[in-house]
Amino acid sequence: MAGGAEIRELTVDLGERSYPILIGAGLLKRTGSLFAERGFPVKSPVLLVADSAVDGLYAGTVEESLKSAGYSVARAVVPSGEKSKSLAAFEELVTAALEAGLDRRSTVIALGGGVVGDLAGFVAASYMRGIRFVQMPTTILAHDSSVGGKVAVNHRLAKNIIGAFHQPEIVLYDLDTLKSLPPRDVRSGYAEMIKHGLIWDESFARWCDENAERLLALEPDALGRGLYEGCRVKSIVVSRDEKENDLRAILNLGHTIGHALEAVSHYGELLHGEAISIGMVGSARLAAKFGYGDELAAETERLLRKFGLPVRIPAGYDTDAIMSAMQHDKKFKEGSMVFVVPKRIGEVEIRGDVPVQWVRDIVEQLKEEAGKP
Ligand SMILES: O=C(O)C(=O)C[C@@H](O)[C@H](O)[C@H](O)COP(=O)(O)O
Repeated sequence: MAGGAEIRELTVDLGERSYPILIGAGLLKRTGSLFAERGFPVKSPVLLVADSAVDGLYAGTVEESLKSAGYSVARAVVPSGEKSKSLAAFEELVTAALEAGLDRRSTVIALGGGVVGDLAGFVAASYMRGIRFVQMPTTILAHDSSVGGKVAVNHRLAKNIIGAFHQPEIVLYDLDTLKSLPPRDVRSGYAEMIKHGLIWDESFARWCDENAERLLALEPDALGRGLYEGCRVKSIVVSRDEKENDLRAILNLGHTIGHALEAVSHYGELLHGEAISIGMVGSARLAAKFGYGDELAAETERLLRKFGLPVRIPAGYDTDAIMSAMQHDKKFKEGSMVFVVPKRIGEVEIRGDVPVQWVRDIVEQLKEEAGKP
């Protein structure tokens, strides 16, 4: 189970906005002293936003630690699930911030998975035109979303369409919080970890493959190393292209189809990592059409299956609706679909010349093959 004394540390290198990522057990208890060390003003209230799944488990520890360091803390709870990434939830949190008297030197903390991180981060980015923000991820999936400063809420028609870039001051990844993750969320989280290997680091992808059982069992050393390596890839990419002018788009492997599946299912049925897993299979099949061979698609699929991730589009998804959702995505530019296409394990390219018919054919295939062995 998660635990162990080692604290792994990385830096997201963004000049004067650089920040550390700390990964290890027991970090929540250190929140107050870490805030004080970094000079977070004691007189400005902190808003601690927690996912309802973890509020009762961990928010008390964070609050206590902050209070013993002299901070005043207001708490807000957000229902678990992607549906909370909404303008309505955003407004409720702004109300909570106003009622708690947050000022321009205050901090918003996101305690939970990607949903809380994106939502609370967007509140921090907008409240009084931007205040401090701290990420405390409690899921494996959030090793991706907690790093890099993309914060957003969803629109009915498209995911993450109302948002900003707002970097956290620090990412505190307490491995003890992963003990409470349901198995389906554990599996879903590994989709983003595998993605980091597939886009950037072949040896990390192979390591994930070889250590699948240890990772799925949340064996502490494997988990700590996997999260560290995933965050490392993310940090390198974000440090080189913070605002997604070019390179950062590679982090979107699997997200063109994945976001469309999430939008079509009204952000309810598929977990984010599950949708991205299916999307990565779709991208690997596109790679075959671009001449990179069928092997890559088979290899990608085998690896995702090994982690118990879905690789087909479930029954009931309408192809026209999926295709239409893709056209509302940020990756649809100047009338063309933009896809991250793998060239080999560990290397991808960004292609703006993907024929719509190829994508439609792959979506159809992934639907037809559902239920087949
Ligand atoms: O950080 C990024 O950049 C990513 O693309 C990481 C993605 O895994 C993540 O889901 C991101 O929020 C999607 O970004 P979007 O710009 O396509 O909404």
